[in-house]
Amino acid sequence: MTLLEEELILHASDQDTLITIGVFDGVHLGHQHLINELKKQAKERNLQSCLITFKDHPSKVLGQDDIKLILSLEERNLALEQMGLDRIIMLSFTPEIAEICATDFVGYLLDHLRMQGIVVGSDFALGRNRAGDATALRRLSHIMDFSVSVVSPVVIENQIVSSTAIRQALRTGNVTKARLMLGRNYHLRGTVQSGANRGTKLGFPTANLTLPGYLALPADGVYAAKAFLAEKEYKAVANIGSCPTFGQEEHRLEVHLLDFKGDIKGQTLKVEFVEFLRSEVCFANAEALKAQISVDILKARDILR
Ligand SMILES: Cc1cc2nc3c(=O)[nH]c(=O)nc-3n(C[C@H](O)[C@H](O)[C@H](O)COP(=O)(O)O)c2cc1C
Ligand SMILES: Nc1ncnc2c1ncn2[C@@H]1O[C@H](COP(=O)(O)OP(=O)(O)O)[C@@H](O)[C@H]1O
Repeated sequence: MTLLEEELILHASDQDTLITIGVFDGVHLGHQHLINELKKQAKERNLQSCLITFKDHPSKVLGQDDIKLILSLEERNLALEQMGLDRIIMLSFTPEIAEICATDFVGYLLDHLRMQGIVVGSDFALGRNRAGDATALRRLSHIMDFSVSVVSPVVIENQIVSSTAIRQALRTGNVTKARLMLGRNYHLRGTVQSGANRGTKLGFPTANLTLPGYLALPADGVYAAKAFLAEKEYKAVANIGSCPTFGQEEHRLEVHLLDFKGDIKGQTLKVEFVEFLRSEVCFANAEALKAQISVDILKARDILR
């Protein structure tokens, strides 16, 4: 028995299901549209809406691309859980799964998950060599008796919303475009760490977060941001970079919360990026940096009003 079958048996369904499959990195507006369509059709047909996703990115597992993720696995799960599906099934993606042909893959879904139909995006494909595209699935659906619904892509400013387009926008610091495609601000979450103890002396204490190398981060630079401590929201300025003014240090995220005082080391901080303000600069001295941060804060206050 294949690992895929073993995992599907663990998630075996006792109700008829309508299924969508994908990585859903970002859970962006295109994904949200597809999921809403799945939920709508499932309701109309009295089926369980069921989303199948993979723990690991197929491109990474297959060594095709050093792909950076928009959301960590935990954040993707959180975003998917908020979509109100009946079921979310998280599968392993292994080279072995990549070798299963589309017909067998569909067969397992019919047998173990009682799939009555599949809802996919127009560029979707499953099975070995991505042979199970929308056309192939339609052909199979007549033989194996399930429905296929192909949802058209969401287009924003003449561009199809996609994880690739969001990663590209983030690479250039365009968090505004990332927001348009995600339907929410791009964010990072982490535990506040100690830094070099300079911030307070500068007049701008910063909460430091380490940056996981596997994420599709916004370009280095300064951003108007919103910071969330527990559920409380603060206006903030954030710098992604390595503080060249003080010699190149570790690449990290530094956040100064406006109108806040307190020790937050060890606490979880969520940082939403609202607008790019400027690139990181190697200043001649700390005074020059301090003056610039004051200007950054004025601009951020204006943006975050
Ligand atoms: C809004 C903002 C903008 C910043 N811009 C720069 C910059 O352009 N160049 C730089 O070297 N460091 C920049 N920094 C980082 C500071 O150098 C850093 O916060 C300070 O040295 C405190 O470091 P510490 O938290 O390790 O004590 C910026 C920090 C903030 C909060
Ligand atoms: N407005 C604020 N924004 C961010 N951190 C703050 C703020 N006020 C106080 N802090 C605290 O100050 C700490 C940062 O102090 P700082 O002097 O920059 O040193 P370091 O970054 O080396 O720890 C943060 O971890 C947090 O506990």
